[in-house]
Order: sequence, then structure tokens, then C-alpha cells
Amino acid sequence: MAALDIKGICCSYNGKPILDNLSLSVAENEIMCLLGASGCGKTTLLKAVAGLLPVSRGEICIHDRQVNGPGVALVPELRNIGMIFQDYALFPHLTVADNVAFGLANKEKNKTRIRARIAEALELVNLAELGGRYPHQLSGGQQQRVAIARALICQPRLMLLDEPFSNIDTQVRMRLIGEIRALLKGQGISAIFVTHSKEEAFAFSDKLALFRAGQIEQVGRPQTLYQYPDSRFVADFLGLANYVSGQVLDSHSVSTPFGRVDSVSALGQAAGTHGQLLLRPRQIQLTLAEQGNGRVLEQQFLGSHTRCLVECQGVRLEVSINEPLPAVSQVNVSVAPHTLTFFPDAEVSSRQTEPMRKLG
Ligand SMILES: Nc1ncnc2c1ncn2[C@@H]1O[C@H](COP(=O)(O)OP(=O)(O)OP(=O)(O)O)[C@@H](O)[C@H]1O
Repeated sequence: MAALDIKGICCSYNGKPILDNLSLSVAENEIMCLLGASGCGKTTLLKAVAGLLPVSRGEICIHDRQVNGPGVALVPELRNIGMIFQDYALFPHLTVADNVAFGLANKEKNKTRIRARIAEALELVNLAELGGRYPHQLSGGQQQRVAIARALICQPRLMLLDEPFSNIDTQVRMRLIGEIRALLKGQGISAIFVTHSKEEAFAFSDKLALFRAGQIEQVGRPQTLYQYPDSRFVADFLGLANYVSGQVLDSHSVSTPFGRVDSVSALGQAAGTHGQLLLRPRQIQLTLAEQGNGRVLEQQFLGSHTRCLVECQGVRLEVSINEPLPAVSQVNVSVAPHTLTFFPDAEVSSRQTEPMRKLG
């Protein structure tokens, strides 16, 4: 059973279509990230799932229960979902405990049970000691934990998170992302998480749905989208990409200006095909060599790695290495065999997108 099944939905604002025939499925206990540029429709989809926006066509099912469909539009409070927003949406005049209790609304009347559930929710987000404080007496990260406790107290099976980490200090952000991810996983809660930050998306989600103008361009595991993108749009959105002109030599290799590059799986296209080979900065190796085929033009030491700009046979390449090389180095540029992503020229010009090779 899917936690969420969206089939061909359409949504619009004032008659202007935003989502057009969009489908997406989230598995049980899975965290799905909606990633994309500003204005592409991520929040619109979240609102549709929450029941805050009319759906003009299509169907939404949450845990097999139809919440939108022909003649069906279940109100938000009956969808058994929790919602977390970027701005925490806490009541400033209520204590932490009262803010969390608000999540229960009228669902529980027994005061002892209410107190127990508040304590349990605050314990889960590591705020057991801070129930008596007011929101202004908390850090941004702590306020977001209160918002999470308020959502968790209703024991939702699906959590919707709209840019929940944007207002959190960068120092704390990755730790909070790790904690909330562990919490959702531990509680068996499925989630949809909206962001425009690929770093957050990589760190928080099991799967990414990359949006482009109201459509989903590709869905899959973050690593799959990064390493084996279906299109140059996906490749470019998720990180620095080098494109090197090449020609397919045989089922497993491509000829490039700096020599033959081998693939560990079949390219699935005809010998002689011209196109662009995608190489991520980490997929290129540099070795110092006086007679090498490349020259280091620029280097930036960035702490965890060094960004290196290299010229090789007239091609400029962004390479990521651990330690900086000696200044004005001559290097040998090579690429270790891996599963290559190759975008044939014909496809690029006719469709601007998909490569011929598809991974299984
Ligand atoms: N209430 C509204 N009325 C009219 N148009 C709207 C409304 N809300 C959003 N839009 C438009 O719908 C489109 C999608 O907006 P949406 O908020 O879903 O984008 P988003 O991908 O979440 O962007 P961001 O990352 O900036 O939050 C945008 O063009 C936006 O201007």
C-alpha cells in the first residue's frame, strides 16, 4: 500500500494551470522530496495533498483512502496528516506545552492523557525540559522542534513539510535534518518535504522528485538522479557538470579529446554516435605528469576538497580533488571506468533532454 498516491491531478490559481496531469507515489515510511526552482509548483502540490487547494481533475489517495477524486474533497482535518511550515507558525502568547497541545485541538478531552501526550511529544523532539517557555525564548531550531512536536502529537501517518529548515542557522541545519529524519523513520511516518536546496534534499530524503514548471522531470533515489540523470536539466540542477564531446566507439566506450573512456555497463547506442559525455568533478582524476595532457589553470582550496580548473586538449574541466596541486602544474587527465551517462547530440537537439542509455 502506498502512503500517498497522486494520479493525474490538475490544479490552478484563478484559472491559470499550475499542475497539469501530475502523478506521484510515496511508499510507506518513505521520505519524498519535492525539489525545484522557485515558482515551479512544489507548494501547490503540498497544498493539494493537504486539502487546502481544490483539485480540478485526478485523484489523491492517502493510505488507500481517496481524499480527492470525482465528487470527493475531504477536509484537511480528516486527512490524518501533520504539517510543518518554514515560519514554524507557533502562537507567541502560548507556552511550548500549550502550543503542542493545540495540535490535539478537540481530539482528546482527558487532561491527564493530554499531559502525557504533550510530554511524550516533547520528549521525542528533545525538548522535555522546555515546556514552560514561550516561543521567543527559544532558538529557531528549538521553535521548529516545537512545531514538529505539535504535528506529531496527532500521530499522523503522513507528514507534509514545507521548507522547514530555511530559517534555521546553517550550523544547526544539518544536525536538525538528521534528527528529524531519524524521528520520522523511527515513528514509521511517511513524508513529503519541499525545498529548493539540493543539499537539504540529498540529506533528508529517500527519493527526489525534481520539478520543472509544474511537471516532474525525474523521480528516484538522490544518488541515482545525481549520477545517472535522464536529462541535462536534472544533471545541471543537482550539481556541477562537465560535458565533453565524444563519439561512441563500441557498446562500452566513448572516444573523447583526452582519450578513450570506458563504461562498466552497456551504453545502449550505436557505434559512431556523437554526443556529450557527462562527467561530475569527482569522476575525473588528475596525476602530476610533466608531459601530461592537461594544465591546471586555477585552484581553490575549499576545506573538505579543492576545486581545480583544468584545460585538456582544448576542453575546460572542473575537477574536485582532495589536496591542492603545486602551482602551474602539468597533469594527466583520466577517467576511471564507471557507468557513463552520454547524451547523444541528435537527442539533445531534438528534445533537449533524455539520454538514450537508460539504467535498469
Ligand atoms: N495564491 C496564489 N494565487 C495566484 N498564483 C499563485 C498563488 N500561489 C502561488 N501562485 C503561483 O503558482 C506558481 C507555483 O507556486 P508555488 O508556491 O507552488 O511554487 P514553489 O515551487 O513552491 O515556489 P517557492 O520555492 O518559491 O515556494 C507560481 O507561479 C506562483 O506565483
